[in-house]
Amino acid sequence: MKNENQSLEEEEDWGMKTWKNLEKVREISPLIQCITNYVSMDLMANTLLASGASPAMLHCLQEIPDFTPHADALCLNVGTLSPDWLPSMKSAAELVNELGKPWVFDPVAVSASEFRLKTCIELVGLKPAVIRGNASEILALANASRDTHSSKGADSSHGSMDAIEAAKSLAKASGAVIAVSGAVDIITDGQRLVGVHNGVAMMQRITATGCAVTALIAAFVAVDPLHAFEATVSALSIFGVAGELGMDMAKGPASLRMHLIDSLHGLDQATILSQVNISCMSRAS
Ligand SMILES: Nc1ncnc2c1ncn2[C@@H]1O[C@H](COP(=O)(O)OP(=O)(O)O)[C@@H](O)[C@H]1O
Ligand SMILES: Cc1ncsc1CCOP(=O)(O)O
Ligand SMILES: [Mg+2]
Repeated sequence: MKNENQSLEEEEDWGMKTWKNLEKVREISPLIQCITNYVSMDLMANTLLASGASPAMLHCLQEIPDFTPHADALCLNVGTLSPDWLPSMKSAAELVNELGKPWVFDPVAVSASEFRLKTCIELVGLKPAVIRGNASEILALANASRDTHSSKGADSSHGSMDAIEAAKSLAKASGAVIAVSGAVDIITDGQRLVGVHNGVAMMQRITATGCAVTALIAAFVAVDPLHAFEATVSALSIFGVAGELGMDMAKGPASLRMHLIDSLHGLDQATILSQVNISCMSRAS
């Protein structure tokens, strides 16, 4: 049982850890290869740039042997999946695995079809370092063939707290860090369980914010691949803080999108230390 001072210390640690991780992204500017859906390409690339990382939206199978070895991490996203892109996704994931670099997976709308579910299960088998989805996606992926009540679309019909047990079991089965986004983002490696309380509800009204934060996770994991759990927590918190700052200036989803990117670009240490809101949750076992 922790006393109040210990949990305060822990939260201060997360603030500093998050700032240091952002500084590292800005300093190293990791190259992130994204094989992602058409809807998300613009927001994802701009989110990476605003954080200090370098995006490359590159999905041609013939280019992977030349290009992928230069990437510091890979982000795979099945949002507008088609069979043509699948060999590129698999080949890039296999290559980064061989090279000992991390890759991050976003199982957008995993329950939309049998083909998508089968594809996502195959991609999870290629050992992503992190899987980030909303609660409905993580529940469906964890329950895979058992689940008959999954939502079909890209938006969640569950809260992130509903997916805690599913996230823990998926983390243990896959070996990946699992991040469930929502009002509270839940991050687990099967043992540790952390909640990120940053962000604003309006972020759900902008398409591809989930995709964008998955790519941001890839950038943070790229600069600290041995601490994928901490990197994932930091990226989600940073994106949430940018959303909170952006919301102070926004009139609705369209202007929030712009102000979120501006805020991400301008984040400084004092703001991060005062706004990062991360808690260790007691339910890990
Ligand atoms: N109710 C909420 N309150 C605060 N932040 C939220 C809320 N819902 C989602 N977010 C944030 O919006 C971003 C996208 O998450 P989400 O909407 O769950 O993903 P997806 O677009 O894949 O469904 C995340 O950074 C998440 O923390
Ligand atoms: C609407 C939509 N349709 C196919 S991909 C996509 C974007 C999904 O983005 P996110 O998962 O971040 O909401
Ligand atoms: Mg999504």
